[in-house]
Parts: sequence; C-alpha cells; structure tokens
Amino acid sequence: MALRTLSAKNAAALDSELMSAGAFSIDQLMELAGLSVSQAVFKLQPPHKGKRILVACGPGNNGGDGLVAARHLWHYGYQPTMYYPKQSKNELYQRLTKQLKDLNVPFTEDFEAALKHADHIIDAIFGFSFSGEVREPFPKVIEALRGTSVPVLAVDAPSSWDIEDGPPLSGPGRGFQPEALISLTAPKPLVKWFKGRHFIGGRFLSPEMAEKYGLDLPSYGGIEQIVEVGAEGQKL
Ligand SMILES: NC(=O)C1=CN([C@@H]2O[C@H](COP(=O)(O)OP(=O)(O)OC[C@H]3O[C@@H](n4cnc5c(N)ncnc54)[C@H](O)[C@@H]3O)[C@@H](O)[C@H]2O)[C@H](O)CC1
Ligand SMILES: [K+]
Repeated sequence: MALRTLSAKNAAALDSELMSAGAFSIDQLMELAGLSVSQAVFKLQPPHKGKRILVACGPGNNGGDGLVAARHLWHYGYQPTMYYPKQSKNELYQRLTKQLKDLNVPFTEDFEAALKHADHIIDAIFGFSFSGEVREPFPKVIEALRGTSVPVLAVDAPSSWDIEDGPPLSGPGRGFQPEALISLTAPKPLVKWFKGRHFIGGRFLSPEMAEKYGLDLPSYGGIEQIVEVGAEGQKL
C-alpha cells in the first residue's frame, strides 16, 4: 500500500504549522531536511564510488536544503561544488553560504562545465512551491539534468515537475526522470509518476501532526534520518 501523500497546499500549511504551533525554527527544519539529503547521497553514492557532488540550488528553501546537505557531505569527506545562481539576501541563506565558503567549497556559475566533473548531482532547485513554466536561468539547467548520464538525486520533487500533476508535457523538464528522490516529511502526489529509488527524510514529524494531516509516520530505523520506500511510496 502506498504511503499517503501531501498536496503542495498542505505541505506549505504543515511547514508553517511546524514553525508556529510546533515551535520549530526554519533553521532546525532545514538542518534536518539537509541532513537527510546528505544521508541519501551516502546510501546512493558511497564515497568510494566517487566524491564529486554537484549541488544545484534554487532560490527558496529547497535550495537551502541543498546548502545544508553540501556542508554535511563535506564533513563526510565528499567534494561538493555548488551551483547557486539566484542567491537570496535572506540572512539564513547567507549564513549557510558563508559556512560553505569557510570550508573552501567552490561555487560555480557554469553548470554544464561543472557537470563534466561530477559523480553525482543533487537537484535542490525547486520543491513544493514550484509552479508554472521554468524561468531563467534554470531552463538550461533542467535540460542538462534531463540529458546527463550522471545520476541525479531530486530533493522533494524533480525540479520542473508539477507537485500534483507530475512530469511536464513540454518545456525543458519534458522526459526528466531522476534516478532517486528524497521526499521531505511525506511524498507529494507527483510520486505516482516517479520510477527511481525513493527515500523519505525530514525526521521531525510528531504523531499528532501526522494524524492531523493524514500522513503516515515513516518507520525510521535507529539513528537513520532516511527510510527507503518503493518508487511510489509503498513500504518496502
Ligand atoms: N516541512 C518540510 O518538509 C520542510 C521542507 N523544506 C524544503 O522547502 C521546500 C519548499 O520551499 P519554498 O521556499 O516554499 O519553495 P521552493 O524552494 O520550492 O521554491 C520557491 C522559489 O522558487 C521560485 N519559483 C517558483 N516557481 C518558479 C518557476 N516556475 N521558475 C523559476 N522560479 C520559480 C520562487 O520564486 C521561490 O523563489 C520543500 O520542498 C523542501 O525542500 C524546508 O527546508 C524545511 C521544512
Ligand atoms: K528539487
């Protein structure tokens, strides 16, 4: 049986409820989300299989998860490279960026060139607040993700996919099917069209909140921040 999914509208409502009634800060949620992304990379691409991780970050919190994941990956011994073309002036993102610069993690403006030297890619461009046509400068990046043979781990959603309706029928993301996906808190309806390896992460949901939003609490083992499920979210 598939895990229950969370619509884009409810994902945003749950996020804001976690930060009000739930008493979490955005920094905490993003740290746990990014930590789970880093653990999924470790599972998919253990360091002995190649350490060069290209992290594509978008302008919102999905991008923030990518910034946090990169820092954890550096500490695990990986060599992250950041592509972060629309850097927010928001203080949190500036701090996350500084933390990476202090570790001498490189930032590149040329995604296609960086792709030639990558062993794995994190797609942290858009998450549950994506809508409409992909705007500049991201169309060529999405096209490159679609065309590359380097494996891609998508954070929360394959970027350019509609959260409810899945893969786009036209535009740069047409035919984009990443190797892996990590859904944060709960899978979004788009998982119905996803065919790769699927993880759930973001281990911060209380049983009360799960019940209120009609979600399943993933059965995380021990100290794990991720749990692998079937492609469409069914328990393995
Ligand atoms: N509770 C959780 O599960 C948590 C999840 N986290 C992550 O946060 C994202 C959602 O973040 P949000 O800031 O709301 O939005 P996005 O990052 O998805 O994108 C917003 C960003 O993108 C721009 N944008 C939207 N559509 C387009 C477009 N068509 N073309 C270009 N740009 C577009 C928009 O203007 C914004 O700037 C969730 O998915 C998780 O990854 C939190 O980290 C922690 C809690
Ligand atoms: K994404």
